[in-house]
Amino acid sequence: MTATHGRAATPVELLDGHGPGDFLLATAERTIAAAGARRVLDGAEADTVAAALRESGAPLAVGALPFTPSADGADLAHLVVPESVRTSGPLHPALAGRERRALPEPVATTAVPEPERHMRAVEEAVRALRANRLRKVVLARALDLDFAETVTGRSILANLAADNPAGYTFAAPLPGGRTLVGSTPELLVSRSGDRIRSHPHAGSAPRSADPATDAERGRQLAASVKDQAEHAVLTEMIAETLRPFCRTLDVPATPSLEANPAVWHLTTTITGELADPGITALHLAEALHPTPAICGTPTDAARAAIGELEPFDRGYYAGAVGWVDAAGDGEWAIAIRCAEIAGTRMRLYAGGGIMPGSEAADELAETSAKFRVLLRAMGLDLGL
Ligand SMILES: C=C(O[C@@H]1C=C(C(=O)O)C=C[C@H]1O)C(=O)O
Repeated sequence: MTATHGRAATPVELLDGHGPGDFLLATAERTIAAAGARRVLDGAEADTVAAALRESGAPLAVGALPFTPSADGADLAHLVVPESVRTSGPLHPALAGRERRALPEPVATTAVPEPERHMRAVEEAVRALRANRLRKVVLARALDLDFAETVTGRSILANLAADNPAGYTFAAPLPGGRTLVGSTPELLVSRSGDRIRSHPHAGSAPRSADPATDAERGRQLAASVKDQAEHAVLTEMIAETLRPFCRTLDVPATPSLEANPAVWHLTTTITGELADPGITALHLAEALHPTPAICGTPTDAARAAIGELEPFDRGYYAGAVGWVDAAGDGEWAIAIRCAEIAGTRMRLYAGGGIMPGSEAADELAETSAKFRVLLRAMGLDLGL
């Protein structure tokens, strides 16, 4: 990042200063807090954002990209050149030893769709995959929590950052006064000078409180042919998309096993050297999104299947959250393990990649584990 405004602040001060409508991204490396809007660039693409930063002399733009820009214009790329930006060190270590924040209990909880119906959708997707209409599709479900009072992001952010040391913990304002809040392990892409990085995830298994069961699940995931194939679809697409932008690109041949607090994952770290300094982090994010991690392959067929099989619009879930600065550096994380807050309602989302060998009950359990990232931060154990 080229510049910051304002006096130095501690990460906890940035968190405590977070209010409705503000942006916050806390990573293992730094905390970025942005407030106000010098310019709102709704629907803008990377070129427009780069031009706006050049013209305004502002250090950076922040925001959220939707899963699919909606035809009615409600869910467009929501990018803002903020009035103030403050950065600090990582938030997670600064929260060590602090009490967890208390959150209100929901007055109602509704699964959208019912778990049974999600399993039927998985089975239908498996039939389409076996008929070779698709190679992979990611199906999600939602959980609506209704509260007696307005929900605010700050306490949820604090607990998410405390729970997920390696996560990208975020609150991103959305059009209409909504907020997307979550902690994702998945980096779509980052750029720092001519260095680029992507850290895709595909292939998951729920963690277990029992250490032996937990270790066994990790071992099984690492050895699973289905999950290796699911992961390969993803890394192939990312490598193919990034290669034309790069002088060099390093794609490890086999994925690594990553232990996140709620879920085991297969992950790969792809790194490269950018050939053209005019390509910003946001250009790269636009080129990559939507990856097979959250959509499927082929992209259009997977997107169409998602539209048919999921009974809700994803909005900004499975989109991306991040920043781009005037030099073109930035980082965009995939907006998963997240919830949209709108007044007294929170909608949590969780999805999983479906392959020809997928079992509906396992896929349901995987989404339940993914919901736990948010539920734990809310202090809720819904026995999912
Ligand atoms: C779609 C989600 O997660 C994605 C799907 C994964 C999988 O199917 O194994 C793994 C990580 C994410 O890329 C989600 O958490 O909602």
